[in-house]
Amino acid sequence: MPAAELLFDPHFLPLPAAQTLLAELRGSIAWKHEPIRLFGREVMQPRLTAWHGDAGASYRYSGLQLQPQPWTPALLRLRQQVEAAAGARFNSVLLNLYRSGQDSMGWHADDEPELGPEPVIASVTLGATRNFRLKPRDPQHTAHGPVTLPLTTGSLLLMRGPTQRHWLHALPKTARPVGPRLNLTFRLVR
Ligand SMILES: O=C(O)CCC(=O)C(=O)O
Ligand SMILES: [Fe+2]
Repeated sequence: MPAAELLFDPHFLPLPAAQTLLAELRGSIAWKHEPIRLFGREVMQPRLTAWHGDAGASYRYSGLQLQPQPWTPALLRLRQQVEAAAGARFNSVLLNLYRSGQDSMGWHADDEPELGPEPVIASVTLGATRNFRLKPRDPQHTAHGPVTLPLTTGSLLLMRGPTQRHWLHALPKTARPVGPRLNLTFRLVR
């Protein structure tokens, strides 16, 4: 993948730890079902979300101004492990809960100005395996994509360097019967 920097550790968390953390976060996080503005219309996001982080790490996302909830002990513990693996600091985390194969995320880049020019995004997956897709932004480079990366439970995906500038990513729906999947993306908001 030209102009991308991706690192993938399928065994970042041992399976029992991933299972325990999934159950704990599903039950303890105050999940929200939020609208987004799409082409001037309000539509509900096809997933549940939560945003946790340092006070002051507020963030605009898909037309929403998100104020972070405080860190929970489980999220702080995970942040510490992710920071050690990534060799980077994070002050916030966006949580997405895909309840079934009908929940999804459309094509986008994590390129909000408050993330800076070359953000490090650390993505932890818990639960069902879903296909993460990446494609070049430049239509002239479509031969390089889309690339499909099945994100398995306990895995850690790092996106860094020029990735967000040159690539879009998405999590499409699937007709396969799949259980819930929880994804956490750790970010540094400036
Ligand atoms: O669920 C995923 O793997 C992707 C999440 C994502 O792209 C985001 O939160 O910006
Ligand atoms: Fe993203």
